[in-house]
Amino acid sequence: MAAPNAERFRDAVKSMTDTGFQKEIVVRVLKKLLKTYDDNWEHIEADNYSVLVDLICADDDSNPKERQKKRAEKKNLDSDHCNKKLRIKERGQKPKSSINGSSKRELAEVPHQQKTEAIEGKTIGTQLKKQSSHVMKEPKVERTTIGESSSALVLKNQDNHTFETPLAVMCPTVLGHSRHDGHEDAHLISGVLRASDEKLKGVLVACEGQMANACSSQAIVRRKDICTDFEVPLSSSAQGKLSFSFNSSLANGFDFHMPDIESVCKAMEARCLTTYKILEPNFSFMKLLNDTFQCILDLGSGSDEASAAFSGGLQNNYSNMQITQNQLPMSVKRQYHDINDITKGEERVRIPIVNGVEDGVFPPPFHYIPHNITFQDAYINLSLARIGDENCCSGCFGDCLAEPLPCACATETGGEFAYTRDGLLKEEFLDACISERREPLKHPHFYCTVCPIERMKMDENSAKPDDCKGHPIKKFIKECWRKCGCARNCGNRVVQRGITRNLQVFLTPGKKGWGLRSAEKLPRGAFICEYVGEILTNSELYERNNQMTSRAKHTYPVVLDHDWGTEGVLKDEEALCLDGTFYGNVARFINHRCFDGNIIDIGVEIETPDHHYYHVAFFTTREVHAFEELTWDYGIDFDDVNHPVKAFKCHCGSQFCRDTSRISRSKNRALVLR
Ligand SMILES: C[S@@+](CC[C@H](N)C(=O)[O-])C[C@H]1O[C@@H](n2cnc3c(N)ncnc32)[C@H](O)[C@@H]1O
Repeated sequence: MAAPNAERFRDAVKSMTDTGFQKEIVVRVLKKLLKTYDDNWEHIEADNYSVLVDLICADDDSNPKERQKKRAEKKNLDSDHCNKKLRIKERGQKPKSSINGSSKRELAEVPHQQKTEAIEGKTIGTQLKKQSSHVMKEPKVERTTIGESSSALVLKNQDNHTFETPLAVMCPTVLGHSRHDGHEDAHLISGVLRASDEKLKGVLVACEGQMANACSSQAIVRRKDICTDFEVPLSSSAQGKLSFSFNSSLANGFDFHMPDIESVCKAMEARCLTTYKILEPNFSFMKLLNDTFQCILDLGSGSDEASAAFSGGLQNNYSNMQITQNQLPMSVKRQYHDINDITKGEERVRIPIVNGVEDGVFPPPFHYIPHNITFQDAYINLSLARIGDENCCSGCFGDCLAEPLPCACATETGGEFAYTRDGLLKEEFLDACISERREPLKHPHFYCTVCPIERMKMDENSAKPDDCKGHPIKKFIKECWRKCGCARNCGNRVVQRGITRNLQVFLTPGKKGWGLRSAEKLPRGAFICEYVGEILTNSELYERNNQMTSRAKHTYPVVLDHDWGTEGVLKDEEALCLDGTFYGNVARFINHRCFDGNIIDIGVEIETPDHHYYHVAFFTTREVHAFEELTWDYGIDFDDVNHPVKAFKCHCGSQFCRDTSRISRSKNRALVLR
């Protein structure tokens, strides 16, 4: 039998006031509730008075505007009230009387957000009671100057008026030191956020650490009144820690206890899942902290890591290529990649990162993509209608290479397929391709009317671009594709099947940064991988290079120029290239070797019968030992003073190295080579 109403009223009020709610508010809200529910105590007592708690949380006299505002704030803030609600839930108080779950749900108008917070908050319970209000709004980052000439980042909340407590995110060694080391890039990262709770006046967040090769120095600011209560060691690779400090001098004697980090992580992961809808199954709050920390370091130090973290690339050789220079691989310390498989499952084989990672050194971050993807404006006509009978073998079946006579798909390669039945390039075909690269003068060239490469090299003082330097006419491989009748495993489909070799990304012992190698012995003519990246137009490439700061890396995308000779005057919006800087595959790790690299690039026609767009594939030029580095000739002319860009000091080690007398060049332009 249920208790009398007066007793139930007393119990409800006691329960709420025990939690910290003010008695008069509780009484007022409870009376309203009883009226609304027609004295139905079961609904009120259900779920530890959750309806009552919610209404108290939402209550702000009877001003609907104010209430609305408060509700909006609650979306972003854990208010003190709501934390009290958590405490009630955590105490596990049982309602005085049971109630049917469904009717309870129908009647209890608990705002969704509050329900969410209740669930998330369980782990934190009373410990986090007032502290969590700072983390909810996305801060706006602005540069400013704080104190002794420290360049600073200020994390500004867009809605400052809703907070009261100063929250400072500051660098390192900040605490307890009195000066910075005088470097201009010393940084203090400070933010002012305000908590909803009047009493809580001193939660500070500080981040501490350093990157091994980062050029940043660290801000050192005297904050005598801060005591560090709580440190979160970040991963060893980040070599840093976040310190959450409570400033007792500002806290008005309020009793604040730092929760343990596991609880915070669990609660934040739950919050990210429910509130922010971060659905990544392996989401880790600790990783988020690490990433945040890394960004702060990168941005705060003004180091190249931040601006060029998404840099990488190569250089081209002979005529049609260039690539992305990458000077930061050694210094990036954050673990962005899966060291067991840099492709993150995108390829048929796993490609591990070896050497270096054990010392906390990782390749620069980039998005791994197994196939080229258009950045924005590049137009590629992939229509089936364009593939005529002469460009496909619709009558074939099974393996075209097993047929007694070559089909239409062999026409491009002079009536002979480029591949052997073993999936290697035929000797004669490979020899001819190597000769095109190494002895270009022996081969015919075509000359653009107006060369997109020369246009790109123009500076503001040039009236018109230089004459085209000529593009050697190159052999193509043509593979069977969708309109062909053969099978997926047809021998004339090698590149499109993707990487099959046992490759590794490894830190080279010399000064070249990361490189690519094979963990197995490779025969001559073996397909290694495609050069995969974003498909850019010449205009986009130009734009991209201009946006790079002078300290950032240059990009050296592979120019798809094999067909420029047949296209009349090619506009910048039409000329295409591949850029693996931000989105790319393992080819972005292949280093340059003058002249005698053990792999070469060959254009491959797959989906498009014209050669305006095509694939760039790498094949071995000779037998390659297991664990020998894979290198190709980017085609850099290190002595060409007209090149607007200084490439890099070549450490290829080849006896044919062309980088013997270099002239310093330092303009921020794409290096386009032939
Ligand atoms: C496409 S990336 C190759 C991967 C790069 N090593 C990395 O760590 O990401 C091209 C950059 O590697 C470096 N590199 C490649 N070949 C080199 C060589 N022969 N000598 C010195 N540096 C080289 C240069 O910094 C160049 O800009």
